[in-house]
Amino acid sequence: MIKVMHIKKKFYDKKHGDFYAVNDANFQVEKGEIFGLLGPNGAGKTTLLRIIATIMQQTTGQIIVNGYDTREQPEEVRKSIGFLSGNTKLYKKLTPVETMKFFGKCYGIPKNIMEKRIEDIVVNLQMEDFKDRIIEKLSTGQVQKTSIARCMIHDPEIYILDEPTLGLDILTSRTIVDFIKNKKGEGKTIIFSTHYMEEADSLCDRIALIHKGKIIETGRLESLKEKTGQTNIRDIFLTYIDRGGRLYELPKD
Ligand SMILES: Nc1ncnc2c1ncn2[C@@H]1O[C@H](COP(=O)(O)OP(=O)(O)OP(=O)(O)O)[C@@H](O)[C@H]1O
Repeated sequence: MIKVMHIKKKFYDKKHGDFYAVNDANFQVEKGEIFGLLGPNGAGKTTLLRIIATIMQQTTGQIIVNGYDTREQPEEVRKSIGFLSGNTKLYKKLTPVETMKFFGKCYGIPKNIMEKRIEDIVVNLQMEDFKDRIIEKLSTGQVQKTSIARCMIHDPEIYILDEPTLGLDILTSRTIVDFIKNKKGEGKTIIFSTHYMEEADSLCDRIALIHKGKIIETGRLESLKEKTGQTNIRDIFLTYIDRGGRLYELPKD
């Protein structure tokens, strides 16, 4: 379970001065749930996911992941999560299998368990054709699958996936979408960000709409449809943004 409580993250840039990239985010993701964070470019999705994944610290507020406080017990949190970030760097001279072995060793996974796990991951993510090719020779989609494989190797309870299908073709996207569904089937918890509305529509149990750092609505898609009178997620989002233009101006402090 993930509990995000009143999270704010203040940044500074020359144009805007101090501003909140995340402004009082408040929500809970239940065990076994797929939770989508949906918003346009610059909404604050990556910042929020990085804070949940302990890569960055909040300015104020508290986050509990799998029972651990991200600020007080980051090591415990990291053991519980698999984090896929947009700028995950892999060692270019290693193959996908070597990459999994390397990270598996870092997590102290016994050899026999690791070998079986690697076999399963290769099948699940359809990596058979390129599993022994060095990463610098792989396509974007193959590298993305390797990044996902890397974050699965310790079989975490919780997956935090930042734009997992960004820039991928439909076949690779489908493999990744299927992977997310399978993980839910195993009782894992998934929070992911996307700006692909239709993807969120087909995958998520619940979504949070985020705009200018504010979570402007959280709920099941069905209830958001009822509230807005819209039938698809794109129109739901636009309805909230139109209202949000007036209601959710970004405070300076
Ligand atoms: N280290 C930083 N210093 C200053 N501003 C930052 C920093 N990191 C992000 N920002 C700004 O914070 C805001 C939120 O960025 P973030 O990357 O979280 O958005 P996003 O929703 O993930 O966008 P995208 O879909 O484009 O990846 C943006 O205005 C961004 O420019």
